[in-house]
Amino acid sequence: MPPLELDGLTKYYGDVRGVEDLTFDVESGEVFGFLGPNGAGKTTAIRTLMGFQSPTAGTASVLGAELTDADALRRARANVGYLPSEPSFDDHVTGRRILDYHGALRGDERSAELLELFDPPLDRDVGEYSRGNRQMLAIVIAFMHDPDLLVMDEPTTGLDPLKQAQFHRFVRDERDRGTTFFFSSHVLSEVRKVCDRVGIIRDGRLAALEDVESLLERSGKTVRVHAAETLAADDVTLAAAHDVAVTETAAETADGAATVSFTYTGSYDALLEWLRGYDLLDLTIEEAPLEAVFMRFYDGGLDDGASDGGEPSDRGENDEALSGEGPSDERPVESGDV
Ligand SMILES: Nc1ncnc2c1ncn2[C@@H]1O[C@H](COP(=O)(O)OP(=O)(O)OP(=O)(O)O)[C@@H](O)[C@H]1O
Repeated sequence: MPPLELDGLTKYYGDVRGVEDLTFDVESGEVFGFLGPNGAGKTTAIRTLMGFQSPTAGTASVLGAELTDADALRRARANVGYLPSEPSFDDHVTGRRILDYHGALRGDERSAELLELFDPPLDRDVGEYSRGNRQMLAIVIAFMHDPDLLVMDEPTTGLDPLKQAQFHRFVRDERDRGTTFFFSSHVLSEVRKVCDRVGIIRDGRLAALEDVESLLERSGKTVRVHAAETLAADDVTLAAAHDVAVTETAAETADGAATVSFTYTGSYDALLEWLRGYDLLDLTIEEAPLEAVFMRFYDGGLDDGASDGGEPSDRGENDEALSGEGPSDERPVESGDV
């Protein structure tokens, strides 16, 4: 049985859609990245899966426990590591006491090893911690009982680049030990480095579910064409050309020729045939950044039918606090809280 199974999972906050009809599995031993623009529903899905709020419709199971079965879910959660998006602790106690507390609650099999990689100043009050130190403490807490499943909401928030790299290495090593990961992220380089599969969520609905490898294939090539003829965006008649733009107008270049750029996901033959119609002065074809394909998903350009095609949400920065406070069916205690 897959460690995470979502079956039509839906959560509304009154009239506000959090997530709608999410159906997918996270397989054992995979690193699954859950991606989407601000306000898409990532935190809502994670908090619902953790049992902090009840679904409005649909269901899910976590390590075999149905969300509706509170006792089974509590037992299953003993084997889940959870990293909230904004780890909150009692500011007046030391990191060490917080670790001791969690160790007593769920066991401590690995904190010594983890603290060699992620090393918050344990003898200081957490209230004095930097954002990165809070995050490191939360990471140690999430992993210290050696769970089989990790559910993490933007786990590298606040970490410096070295610690981020260390975290990515750690996740890969853990995956090789058979641990399953489900985590939300905005960081595309992170996805490329550690994820096996991604789910992309937009306006609360699943817009895509893909192997990272095939996603990278689909991200295509960036093509830049600098031709003697005056090239306009409309001249790029290739069906598999996306995001066509004149990146240099004729007036901007020394040779008086424009440059047109686009992302290309079609065959080389079709591209070469189109290019043959032009007197090329320069041509570059390179790997498209992963960002390009994500932007197309996010904007709805690669809609595969799963999405309603709405606009990306304009949710603001303060909303994280909103999801932390939650509506009346919220259960107040998260594993990051003491
Ligand atoms: N506690 C809440 N009460 C009311 N509406 C909420 C609550 N939490 C989230 N929402 C709304 O649900 C939708 C999804 O929000 P959610 O926090 O799940 O998105 P997200 O993908 O995690 O965003 P971000 O990337 O900005 O963290 C948004 O419209 C948001 O305003």
